[in-house]
Amino acid sequence: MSDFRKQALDYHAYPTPGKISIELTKPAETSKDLALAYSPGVAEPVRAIAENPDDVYKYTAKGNMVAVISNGTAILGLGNLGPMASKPVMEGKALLFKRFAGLDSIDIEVTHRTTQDFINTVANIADSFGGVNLEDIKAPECFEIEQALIERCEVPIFHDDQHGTAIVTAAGLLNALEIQGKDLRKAQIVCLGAGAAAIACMELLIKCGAQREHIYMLDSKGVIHTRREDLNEYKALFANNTDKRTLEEVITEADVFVGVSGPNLLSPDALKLMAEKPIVFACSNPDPEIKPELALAVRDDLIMATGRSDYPNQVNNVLCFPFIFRGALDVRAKAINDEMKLAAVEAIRQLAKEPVPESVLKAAGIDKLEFGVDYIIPKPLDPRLRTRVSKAVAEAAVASGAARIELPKNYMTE
Ligand SMILES: NC(=O)C1=CN([C@@H]2O[C@H](COP(=O)(O)OP(=O)(O)OC[C@H]3O[C@@H](n4cnc5c(N)ncnc54)[C@H](OP(=O)(O)O)[C@@H]3O)[C@@H](O)[C@H]2O)C=CC1
Ligand SMILES: CC(=O)C(=O)O
Ligand SMILES: [Mg+2]
Repeated sequence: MSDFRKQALDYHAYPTPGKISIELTKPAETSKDLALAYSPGVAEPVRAIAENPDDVYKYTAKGNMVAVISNGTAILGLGNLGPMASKPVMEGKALLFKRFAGLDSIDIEVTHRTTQDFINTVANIADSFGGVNLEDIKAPECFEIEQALIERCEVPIFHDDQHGTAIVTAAGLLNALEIQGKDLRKAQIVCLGAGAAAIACMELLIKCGAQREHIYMLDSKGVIHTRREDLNEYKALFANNTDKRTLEEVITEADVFVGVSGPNLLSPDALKLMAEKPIVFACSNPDPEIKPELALAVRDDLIMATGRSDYPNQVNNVLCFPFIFRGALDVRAKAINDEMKLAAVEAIRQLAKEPVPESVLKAAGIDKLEFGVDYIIPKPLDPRLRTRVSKAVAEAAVASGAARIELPKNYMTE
């Protein structure tokens, strides 16, 4: 067993199995405490909530609690390994919610027969939480599931692999293009992968200014083009009228490569074909579409990002989901709309241009970080993400009418 594998397994196993637990927020030491916490005292908030449903936010943990829900059909880039195998990732998301945004969360892994079964299960429990973070659910089912839940639920529903990834990708890419002296409206973009992350990333890039006809998308069968008859409705929106059929053909002279597919699918020879000053986001986890050392060995004019913590430029949805939920829950948003997503893009993007605090350098084990090829996007451990991104999201929720309450006084002042 490799040293790293053993470390990772031991981390998860000891001293207590798993990564999360539940702690009490009220004393439960005396008979008086128990009389308040449980019978008879608990009857009072029950009566209050029955009379005024909004009191659930006053008397229970709902307003600070997110459900992380998966069926394990697209666990990272490891594939469909089932609900139980997804549990470490879902506990990991709960860990990140707590560590970065102070949000409590619980993982729920759903075993189901049909897509409708999954939708019914989540819809029936969603109200217990301030919001629902859907995770690692494969395409195309993820699109139908998210849409149906948005329509049925009163709390924000957010498929992280779609929108969290798209927000961080857009923020990083806008900065990378700026550094390379390129314009998103003119950029030729290749997207390897045509699933949850890919479709959402490209749709959000289009909202930010990319041209749909400048995007070539590929799935496991090759380039998505208008003569294919096996396309679902989501892929069909990206079908190009082209004779190009291979990655090598579409990547020639491309400015941007976004990989949200699987490990080692971009060869150094294909990378050599890109235009000058290319940008490669190899975001598959845990193993990227191309390893940075291989990519940088063939292109010294490259901006390179991966989804991992152990290379520069981590383009990973961890930069978004804790903070977008923090902002949404703090104003009791009904949904997470485009205005809130675009506010998050801008807040993440701008933070990378500011001087980096000493504490962040120390946590990253780096002496210096400056906006440039090796620093296009903030580090996940940057505490300013919480204040900046959550605030931008909460303000956008209020301005766009998604919020149910006003911004709290002095909200997120640093
Ligand atoms: N860095 C980050 O923050 C994030 C990274 N990701 C990564 O993105 C990847 C996809 O995740 P997600 O979208 O949720 O999963 P999905 O299952 O929804 O999509 C996977 C896509 O990858 C395509 N694919 C698989 N093999 C190949 C291949 N050989 N060539 C081209 N395309 C291929 C599939 O093609 P087909 O449609 O033909 O089956 C499918 O379109 C994972 O590796 C995941 O780790 C995801 C979310 C966040
Ligand atoms: C980061 C993440 O959510 C994924 O790779 O699926
Ligand atoms: Mg995921």
